[in-house]
Amino acid sequence: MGSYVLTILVSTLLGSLSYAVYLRVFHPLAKVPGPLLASLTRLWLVYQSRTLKRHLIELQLHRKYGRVVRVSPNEIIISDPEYVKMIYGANSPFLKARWYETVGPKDADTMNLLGEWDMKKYALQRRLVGPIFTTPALKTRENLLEAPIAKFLSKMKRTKDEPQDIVKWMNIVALDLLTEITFSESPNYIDRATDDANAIDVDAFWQQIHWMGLCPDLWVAFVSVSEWCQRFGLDLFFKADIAKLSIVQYYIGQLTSRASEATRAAESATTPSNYADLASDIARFAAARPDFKPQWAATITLHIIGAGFDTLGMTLSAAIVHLARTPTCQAALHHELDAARNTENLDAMPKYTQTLALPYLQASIAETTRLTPVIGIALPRTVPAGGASIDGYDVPAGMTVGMNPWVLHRDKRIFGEDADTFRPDRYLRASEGQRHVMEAVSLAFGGASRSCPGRNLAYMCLSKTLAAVFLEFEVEVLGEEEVRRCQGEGEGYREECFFVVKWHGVWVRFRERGQ
Ligand code: HEM
Repeated sequence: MGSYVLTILVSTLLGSLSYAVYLRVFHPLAKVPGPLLASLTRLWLVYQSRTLKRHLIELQLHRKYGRVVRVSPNEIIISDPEYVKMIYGANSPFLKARWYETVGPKDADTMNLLGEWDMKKYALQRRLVGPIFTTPALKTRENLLEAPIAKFLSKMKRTKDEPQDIVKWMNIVALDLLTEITFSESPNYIDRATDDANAIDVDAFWQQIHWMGLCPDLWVAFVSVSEWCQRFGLDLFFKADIAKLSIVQYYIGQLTSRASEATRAAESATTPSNYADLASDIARFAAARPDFKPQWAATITLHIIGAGFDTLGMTLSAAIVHLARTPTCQAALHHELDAARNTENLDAMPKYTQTLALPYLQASIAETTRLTPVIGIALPRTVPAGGASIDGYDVPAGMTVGMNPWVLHRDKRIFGEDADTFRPDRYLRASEGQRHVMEAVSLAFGGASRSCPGRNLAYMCLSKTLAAVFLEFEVEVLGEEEVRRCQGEGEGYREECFFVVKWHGVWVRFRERGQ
């Protein structure tokens, strides 16, 4: 018995040692530099992800090991901007890696743009939803964004210089903006000064899947076991579910009631209500195209909030905080807004077209998404058949490669020595050629092959809200001491990355400006 156990132990040890030697010496990525443990086990990357600091860790890894770093036995991250086009460019054969299985579609009839692998189906779905999200189409619904913005401004005026948790507020504003433009109404988060825990729930979702996506087989097993247990009423495992967000339930309620209203109207041959919002635009497009499956219309409506709310909330917060922390930048923006207002080129409630003619505002938005992009991990893609040559390494098909927006956007060769500083001027002073290079390496809204379909909508919300806020207010970011007083027992400032990068504990004061 004893020698039997010993044989197993020795064989296991020898097997593991041989595998380690293979990974370190003979594996196709063996020559790529990186931490020793990372080359031996994927658990190293899982552990780094669990620290919620991957955006900073990947920056440090590139500084230490160079342009290509092995972060897992079969995965490398790359910082050389030269490879952006190859990996993320339009029609790139580098498809999304298995990480996205955690948000992947369940069957052929679903729409899930973030996790779709079938590129034929994906291309069709993008073609179908494209016209809904063009700037001209969105401008026809722009008026719906104005009530929430006005409500937020008057709320801040009424609360007079009181400290405000900016991330909490911008999540609230994002929820109301996106929901109003979608359904012409919303649960009215701004008036109620609460987001009904939607931010906590969406964070729980990302916190679970951002590291589980690194172990897709474990994820598949986890989902099967938890679903099996639930069949017997056993809720043994916490499984974050974006469908449980109260705002998602609200969307489902709205879609259901519109569908029943349409059915009732058809049955009684009466005219249904004439909605004029994104949900009605989507329904109209779906009805006009036989290849637009009815369930896809519901899903793309849900994508607006599922993919849009915390990304928009975080970007709004970051823009306000960067501008407020850099007095010269806030002053330059105030100057631009006042000049436009004084020459009657800007309404008190700014029109999107007017904001597009404000170069400093637009540069501030671009600079925010450069310096603090919402995605903090290297966006993982699979090397296609035939492999790839990357920085002198032959990377075989099936390996995972990725580039981190936080790394690319701080490349000093492209953005200059002050790449770590918020300076919107860099866009205004750059030559056309330099601007083109800066834009070409931006992954702020994803790469060209899988770019964000909500970008125009996000830009409209960002431009109108920021112009309106800075027209009315001077914003001050509170120091640590005061934040501690506001938060009581709260944890203070935190920046966490779980796929998306989130801030907590940032407080500001909105002081009304005297014109
Ligand atoms: C400031 C706000 C936003 C930012 C910064 C942002 C950023 C991004 C980024 C970086 C990606 C690529 C993710 C990846 O490759 O894994 C993405 C994808 C996506 N975004 Fe946005 N987004 C924003 C708002 C929105 C809105 C309002 C919508 C609503 C339509 C939306 C819908 C999507 C969808 C469906 C995808 C998946 C696309 C694909 O994989 O092909 N986003 N977004």
